[in-house]
Amino acid sequence: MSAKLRLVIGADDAGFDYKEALKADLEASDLVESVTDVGVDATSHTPYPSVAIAAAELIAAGKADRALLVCGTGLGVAIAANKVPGIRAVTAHDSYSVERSILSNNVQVLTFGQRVVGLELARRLAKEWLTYTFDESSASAEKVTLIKDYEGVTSC
Ligand SMILES: O=C(CO)[C@H](O)COP(=O)(O)O
Repeated sequence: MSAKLRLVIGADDAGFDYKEALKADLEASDLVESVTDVGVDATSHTPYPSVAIAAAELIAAGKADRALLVCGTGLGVAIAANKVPGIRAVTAHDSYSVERSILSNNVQVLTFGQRVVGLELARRLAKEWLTYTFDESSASAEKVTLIKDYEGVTSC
């Protein structure tokens, strides 16, 4: 079995409610070692790019394995996280895409849109996401390497 995951969770105001619900689920999972919350909290109003970049930087620094980020659509946090060198982030609201985001793309960051996907589906997708592990010997690995090579970052 793979090592337990060190997770980061974050959201802007528009994703706060889902973040809280997903955080509770993740903290209760046997597959999770830790969950670091980079905000927002109930009183802060940090814009989505700042939250996403803080989360992605923890992964790029090797302090966490994956992040789950929520904003209104999931799109802004994905765009911002992708600006951190070495980070691959996608928005996915269906089971197959969540699976392939790990098995094909080896993303470290999954994002949801609180205004787009129902809470129970988001909770189910997050639970499924934890179960997947990228296979470095798979045919997908050399494709991900092409992305890394273009970026010139090998550590993530
Ligand atoms: O969904 C968002 C960004 O993709 C964010 O929660 C809201 O952004 P806004 O429409 O610019 O307020």
